[in-house]
Amino acid sequence: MRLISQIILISLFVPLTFISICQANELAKVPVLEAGEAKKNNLLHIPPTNMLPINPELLFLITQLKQTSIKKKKIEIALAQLTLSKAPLNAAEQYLLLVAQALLKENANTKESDSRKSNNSSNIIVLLEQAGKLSEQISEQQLAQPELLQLHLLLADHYARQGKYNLAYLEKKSYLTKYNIYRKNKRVAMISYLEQSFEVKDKKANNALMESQNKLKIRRVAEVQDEKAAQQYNFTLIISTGIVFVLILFRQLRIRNKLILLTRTDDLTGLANRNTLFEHGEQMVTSFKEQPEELSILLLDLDHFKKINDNFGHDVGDEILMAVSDLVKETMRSRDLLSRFGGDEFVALLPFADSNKAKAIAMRINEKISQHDFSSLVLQSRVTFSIGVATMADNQMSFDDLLHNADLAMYQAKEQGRNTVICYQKNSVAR
Ligand SMILES: Nc1nc2c(ncn2[C@@H]2O[C@H](COP(=O)(O)OP(=O)(O)OP(=O)(O)O)[C@@H](O)[C@H]2O)c(=O)[nH]1
Repeated sequence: MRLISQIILISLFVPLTFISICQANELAKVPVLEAGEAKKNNLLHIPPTNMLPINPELLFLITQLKQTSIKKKKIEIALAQLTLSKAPLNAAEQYLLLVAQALLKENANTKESDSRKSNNSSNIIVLLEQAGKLSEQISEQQLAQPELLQLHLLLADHYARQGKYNLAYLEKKSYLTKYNIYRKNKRVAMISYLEQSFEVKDKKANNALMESQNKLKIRRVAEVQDEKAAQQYNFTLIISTGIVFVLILFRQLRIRNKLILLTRTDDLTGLANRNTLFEHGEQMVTSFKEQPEELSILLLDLDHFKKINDNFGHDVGDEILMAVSDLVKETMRSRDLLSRFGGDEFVALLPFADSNKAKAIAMRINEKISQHDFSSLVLQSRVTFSIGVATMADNQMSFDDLLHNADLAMYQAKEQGRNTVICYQKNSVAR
């Protein structure tokens, strides 16, 4: 019966051993993987809160013990130093220290004789069982770590060597259970790490995107501002060009109007000049021919003006010319046109005025001039006009004819002693 149960245990133990060898090989790779990962990102190495801290030197010794060629003496001294160190060791460290001592003995086992090997194996089991008792103080998660997990493999191996297959089976089983926990934890940690690294990458990509969008926005704002500034500059340029253009236009118009005025007026008196007189006179004569209305003209010539010039100077003569032109203009009606014909001669166009009306206007002019006090200019000297009046008689007359008639009448006024008004009449000139 006992033999059968032993066969069953062996048959269970062998596949378990195979599995655990495969997994042990995998576990051997784990620290390498972790170290590589750790360089990239320390996310996996953040110790969970339920894990006890382990002296790195102790961990280093454990890895050294796994290698085939070890410096046993050196490791023994290091382990003794750790045992005697002032800093109290926690349960996990004590656990690993016992495992390390067991591994040290295991390592020495290869060179020993069979009887000593058996004795050594018992010592290893004692050390490992002592370590196993500390398991209660260590979290399940930490116990599933490869460094601590190897206790079960080692123990199972030594139980098997001593023929304690049921115990070896149980150790292998608990190794597998914990190893699965370790794998599961590692998978979860890896998933979490991948998720976090993906999130970090995602966030970095988002940040880069936002940064480039911000840069783009800043560039666009700068472009819009530049555009606005350019628009304002163009607007100001257009406005100032417009203002300058309008000012130049106004200036040109003023110059043009002045030139027109100069060509149409007399410089000294500001009255219409000879050209304007002829222009208007011919127009009035044409209108008369189309629709006969009364039209008369006056030709006014200052009497003895040469004397005034000679006696008082040309400047005084000019003053007299300006004064008399103002006085005559005041006597004119709004529709009449007074012009300076030349020298001391003036011509007044009197539309809607027959010879009587024209004569009355001429008399009024003479009266006004004679009443005016020129003493401030020409001491006691009299200023008078000889005025010839001519009226449109028929459609055959031209403006020149009318002017000529007025001239004849004016000469007659001169002949009759000056300061008088003579109306032109065909064949004879009437006073
Ligand atoms: N001060 C001044 N004198 C002028 C101007 N134009 C012409 N005269 C002068 O006016 C005078 C005109 O003289 P006349 O009309 O020939 O003769 P008058 O002395 O007026 O004598 P009567 O016409 O015969 O009464 C001349 O001496 C001209 O030199 C002018 O613009 N200013």
